[in-house]
Amino acid sequence: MTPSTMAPDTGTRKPDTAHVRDIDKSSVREASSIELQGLHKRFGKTTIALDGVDLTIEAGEFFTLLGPSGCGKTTLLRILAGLEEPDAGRLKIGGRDITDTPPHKRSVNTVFQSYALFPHLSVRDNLAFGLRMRGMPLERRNAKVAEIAEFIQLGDLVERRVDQLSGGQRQRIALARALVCEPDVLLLDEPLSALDAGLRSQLQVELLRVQKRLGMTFIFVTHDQQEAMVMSDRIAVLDSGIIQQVGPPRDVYERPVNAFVARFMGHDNLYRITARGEGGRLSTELGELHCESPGAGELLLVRPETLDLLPGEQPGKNRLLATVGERLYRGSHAEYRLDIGGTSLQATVNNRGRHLPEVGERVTVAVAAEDLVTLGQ
Ligand SMILES: Nc1ncnc2c1ncn2[C@@H]1O[C@H](COP(=O)(O)OP(=O)(O)OP(=O)(O)O)[C@@H](O)[C@H]1O
Repeated sequence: MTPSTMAPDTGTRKPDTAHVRDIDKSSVREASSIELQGLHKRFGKTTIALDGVDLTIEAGEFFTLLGPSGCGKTTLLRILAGLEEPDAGRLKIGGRDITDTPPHKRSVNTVFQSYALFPHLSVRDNLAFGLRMRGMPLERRNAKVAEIAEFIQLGDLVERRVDQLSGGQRQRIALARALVCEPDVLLLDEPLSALDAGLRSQLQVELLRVQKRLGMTFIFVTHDQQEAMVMSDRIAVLDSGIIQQVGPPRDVYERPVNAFVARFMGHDNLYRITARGEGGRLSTELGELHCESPGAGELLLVRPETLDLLPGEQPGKNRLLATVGERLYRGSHAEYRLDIGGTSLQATVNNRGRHLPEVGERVTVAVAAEDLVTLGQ
């Protein structure tokens, strides 16, 4: 990161979502790709934290490791940082094998959920700490600190002690402290999970802005699928130390490869396929439906937002007769639980000011063949 890459933002203090994805080409640095090959890690005799992870992360990507508690996300980050040794496998950053490189010689820095700042020191001293350890002269150190504090929009707080800052401000300082040493790769371990919802979404936007400006490779860990979808260029979904799926957010959400990924992305409308016929005809627990491109999987995913609810009984192809069991009115949309011959189906209907069916009402559910997805167990 050269000084010009950290030019202060001249915009408003509040992050502007419209510009998040804009990359100022002049500020993009030479980013580093990451290659993980056959990573295994076991703790004790029985706990398998990583079970053969192969992954390539492109230079300059915002890449997210997503999965439930205990699936191996932090272990993977710690191996990248050099804080944990893999039992088997290799890792490369920028094409260079760093499997045996000690942590302090890796161009990698980490931002933790817990901030890991010195509470009794000023923001300036916290930001300067890493630079001082590297023997950077005072004058250069001060210039760099001023520059990064400005970049992260906390220039007016440099003299404050960290214990006099809010949670959001502390997390921004933690991010600035990780960036000031100009790592090739930044690892972020649930950095926003201690913040309240409003601050969290503000910092999500801010983090993205910083990452796109610097063009740095970010590896972000979260168990929150909404956060992963907002932030990431690509997501890897992990379960029990195994990568289940890697892809852009839309692929992972709209085309999950198996029931684990589907459920983790928030899908409950999964139905067993009991028989298959010509032209994508599927017999399912819900009834007979046609799928445009049915794969070999045993389950059918019906996304709630792809469903239309028509009044009364209007039978036809890819239509199911249902009774409204529950309705949750959420202003912009309503969430429905429908009953189809004893099987439950969830539907989300945008509120366009039209009639929203009531509990007990008979409706027809219509779904397009191209919106239906088959997947494995
Ligand atoms: N130092 C350790 N000693 C023993 N077991 C460990 C150690 N570190 C992690 N584990 C175990 O390895 C598995 C993976 O843990 P890891 O912390 O990587 O998961 P995670 O996905 O980051 O979870 P969380 O979201 O809860 O932080 C878990 O079963 C955990 O208990």
